[in-house]
Amino acid sequence: MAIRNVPIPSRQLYIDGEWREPVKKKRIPIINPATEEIMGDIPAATGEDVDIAVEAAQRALARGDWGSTTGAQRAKYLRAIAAKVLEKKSELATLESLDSGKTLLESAADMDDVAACFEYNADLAEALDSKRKTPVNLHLDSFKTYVLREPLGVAGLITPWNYPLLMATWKVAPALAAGCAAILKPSELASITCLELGEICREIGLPPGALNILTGLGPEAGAPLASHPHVDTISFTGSVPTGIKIMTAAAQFVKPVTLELGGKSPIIVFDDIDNLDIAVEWTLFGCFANTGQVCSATSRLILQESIASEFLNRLLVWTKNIKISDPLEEDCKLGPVVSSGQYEKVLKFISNAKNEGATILYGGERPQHLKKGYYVQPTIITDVNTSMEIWKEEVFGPVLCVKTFKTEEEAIELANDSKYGLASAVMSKNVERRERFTKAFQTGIIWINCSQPTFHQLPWGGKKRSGFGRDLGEWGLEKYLNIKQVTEYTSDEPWAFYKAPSKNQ
Ligand SMILES: NC(=O)C1=CN([C@@H]2O[C@H](COP(=O)(O)OP(=O)(O)OC[C@H]3O[C@@H](n4cnc5c(N)ncnc54)[C@H](O)[C@@H]3O)[C@@H](O)[C@H]2O)C=CC1
Ligand code: BAL
Ligand code: NA
Repeated sequence: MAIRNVPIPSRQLYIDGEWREPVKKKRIPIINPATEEIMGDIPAATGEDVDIAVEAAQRALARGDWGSTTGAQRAKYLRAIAAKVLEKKSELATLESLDSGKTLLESAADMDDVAACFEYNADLAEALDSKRKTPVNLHLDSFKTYVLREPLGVAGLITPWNYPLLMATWKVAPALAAGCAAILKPSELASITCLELGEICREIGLPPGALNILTGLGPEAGAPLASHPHVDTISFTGSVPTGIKIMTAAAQFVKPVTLELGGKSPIIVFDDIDNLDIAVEWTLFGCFANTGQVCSATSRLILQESIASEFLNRLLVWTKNIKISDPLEEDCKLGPVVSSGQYEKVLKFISNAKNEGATILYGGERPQHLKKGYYVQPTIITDVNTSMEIWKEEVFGPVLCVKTFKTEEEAIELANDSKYGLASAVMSKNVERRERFTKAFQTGIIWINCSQPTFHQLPWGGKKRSGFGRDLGEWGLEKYLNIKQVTEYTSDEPWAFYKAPSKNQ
């Protein structure tokens, strides 16, 4: 059993390498979704604090101790952060679970991923040194050219609550590796571990202003960051409506944005699979891991008709076996959703599905044994048609909807029948068929014979309404770089485009 009484640290905003009270001195309560109790509070930044943080970031870029560092020097800071995260893993994982409702198992895995992602970006920072200046051979005698890769400037990073520290790391680590100065605005629903990242940066001696952490509400702290004239890029993960607001605000300054938004991803299961239980488990993991609060959750099961009844029977047996409990309990596999707002939203999706004529095959309610906390049973919905809300909209909760198909053509049409385009999964033994689906899926991520495994070496992001731009891999670093071409005229001869004036003119 985990230590429940890890004290909740009381923090201020992390600006310019130190803790600073927000200008307006406001705070937001921290709610534990498993108990509905207030556990503490976080500082609430406003536009005034954003201004102060942006100035601190600009100073860091102008100062030698951050602005003139090599990638190798920055890599040392990133590795030191990774080591501290591992040293504090158990405390950080417990805090993450208390704040967000994630199972302790998943929070602990997140902390390993956080450390590995900082390490991986340290490698990228080191590799950047040899790519900082790349000569380009034009095969011309009169010109010498090269390309510089430089930090883009001040990066605004706005992140969600479903993987609080991990989603922040997907942006913080490459921004720092690139040499940007960053301002992180985590979600007000789960900010504790992101503030602890501030404490880690203080402990390892990250130069002041290189990373600033402003907790607070979206409209009060996130919006002024997105619309700040001296924030040079915004990287955002969250909902489509907020993504649209951020893109609109950034457009006023022609500020580049990357948006990783929602999804309604499909998982197709063919009748040629060897082992039904393996496919069933991936289906469960694809939709119920992290209590379904995953942007890439494969929440539309598209099942070949010939195995539908047997598959659904096995799915029910496995689903009934999922342990739903306080996320700190051993073997808990499904915790509460993050907030009362999210709880109401998920239950409303289920009741709307019922009202539209779908069948709640399993779940759909609060588990009987849990009287408090924002718990929802893992839910399977059948008799779904493509005009229903449950087929079209992202639930962000443990809710799977099911449709069947007869032919490949039908399966791909159903899979791509979405305004979103983040991820797709296909389960089949047939290699040619898997290739056909890989090509046909209109998404940025394809899983074959699995769903959700995520590696920090690979690009992460979508198309259509799921956004654009990529986190992770070398692609996740590129967006924090300014690509500067340098063209030098090396000839002693005049350019001779204009007629030269005569000597006596
Ligand atoms: N794609 C994903 O990973 C996520 C999707 N969602 C979806 O969004 C729904 C709503 O959840 P929310 O927490 O409200 O998501 P959200 O998209 O509003 O929040 C994400 C981040 O944006 C910030 N934000 C909110 N309004 C802002 C604004 N006007 N300007 C700048 N930043 C702003 C928030 O404070 C938070 O840090 C969920 O039910 C879920 O469907 C939520 C979290 C993650
Ligand atoms: N696997 C985590 C990606 C996300 O939900 O944003
Ligand atoms: Na919370």
